[in-house]
Amino acid sequence: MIERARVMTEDTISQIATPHGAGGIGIIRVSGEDALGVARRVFRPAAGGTLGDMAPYTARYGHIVAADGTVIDECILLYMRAPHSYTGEDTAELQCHGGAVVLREVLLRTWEAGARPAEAGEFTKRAFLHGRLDLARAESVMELIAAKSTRAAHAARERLAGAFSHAVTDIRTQILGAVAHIEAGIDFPEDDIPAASAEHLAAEIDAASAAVRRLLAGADTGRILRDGVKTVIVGRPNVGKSSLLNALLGMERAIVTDVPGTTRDIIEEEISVAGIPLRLLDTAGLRAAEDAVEQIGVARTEQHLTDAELILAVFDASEPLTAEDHALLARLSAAAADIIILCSKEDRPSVLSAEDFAAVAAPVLRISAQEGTGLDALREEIAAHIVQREGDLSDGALPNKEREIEALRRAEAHLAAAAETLAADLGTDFVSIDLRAAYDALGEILGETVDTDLIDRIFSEFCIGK
Ligand SMILES: Nc1nc2c(c(=O)[nH]1)N(C=O)[C@@H](CNc1ccc(C(=O)N[C@@H](CCC(=O)O)C(=O)O)cc1)CN2
Repeated sequence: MIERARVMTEDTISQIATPHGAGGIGIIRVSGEDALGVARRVFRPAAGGTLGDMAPYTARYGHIVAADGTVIDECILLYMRAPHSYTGEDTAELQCHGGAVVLREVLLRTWEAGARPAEAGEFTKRAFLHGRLDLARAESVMELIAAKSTRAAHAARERLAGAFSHAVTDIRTQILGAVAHIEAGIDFPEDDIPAASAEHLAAEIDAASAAVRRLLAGADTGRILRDGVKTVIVGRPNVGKSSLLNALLGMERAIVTDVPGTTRDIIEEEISVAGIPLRLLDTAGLRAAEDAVEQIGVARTEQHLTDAELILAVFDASEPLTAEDHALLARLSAAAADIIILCSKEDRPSVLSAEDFAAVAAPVLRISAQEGTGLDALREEIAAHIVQREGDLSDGALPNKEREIEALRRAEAHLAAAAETLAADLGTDFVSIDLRAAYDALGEILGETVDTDLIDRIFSEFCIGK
């Protein structure tokens, strides 16, 4: 177990904090007891003199100089004094020109001057260890950085501000109240609490339990905001699936990730529709495949259809439905996901109508990826489906990680056990044990009761310089 806020930071770390590549300005962050010392060694104020006892949250203009005194770059130095900084430690920021080579040179200079390279996530890890951020809030820093849509960013921002952590803390406080209630009653004869107190206690446990369940109910939404709605584009070959993907990407491209594979494999992209992140998968055409590679592609498509949250089924409106189209419609009528049927190639004379799709309960939209028609209506329809399924997606008080969901489930189980033990009159000591277990499970979410290895693992997934 770690003891937060009691961690001594004997070493001073530094790293480039801005994105790598060319930028207007690049920042090197130096954090730790000797941050100002490192700054003194590498930075020469233009106004002359020394940095002396630089006042916190002030800046100086000057130059980064090599050990032999030659100038490496022009720089603005910003100084923050512990505990009033992001990490909670003394911090010096060297704001230099944002070139990859320049920043590397300045970074090496800080290492030469006594700092050591910061590991991935180490600044935020220090913020956590100094008690400035709990674990859920610290993780939301990376979620904010990685957010691919406005709503995802909003949710991450709320988590960073503590919306989720406060909800968890409130439940812990409630549970602690119930424990205090029992412990006050422990002096009662025969370890028994009066009926009125037992009733009150049962109500407290119930309330905590209901609050945990409310958080769990938001897990799906939390995950969607983090990972995106899994949306699968299906249809037989050449109906315009890829054109649709490209048209949607062209309009609202966020971050593009091509999952490598054969041409018959699945292409995955991330887009934002009405601020909601979508994981969009363009699948191999569904048909009776002849060769082995294509069969694998079709099998994967089947798998993705099974766990899709939204299916965009594409049909070529310029041709009558084929046997493959009918097979797909039959498959869709059994799908659990929301479905939107798209009649593509609307720029050509259309031979399909809504009656052709009567077997599937889904809206039918007409689009032309070529001409860009119908795409706005499609985005509105997608947004409407998601809002209907998930409600308001802007709440940051949602669990969004397996680790959090699992801890909430355990807390719920311990609270249920506490309620049962109480109802069965098995002795208040046992109720108290269950309540403490629920309290600790919730504490794991905040990083209060987790081991060092887990903490290290979580922060090592952060980016360098964060
Ligand atoms: N230059 C710079 N910009 C940045 C960061 C940074 O580290 N450096 N941040 C890094 O992610 C974010 C801001 N996060 C921060 C959080 C707390 C403090 C801080 O010094 N807090 C003190 C002082 C508060 C005050 O003066 O009112 C405190 O809370 O005690 C600084 C940055 C975004 N912008």
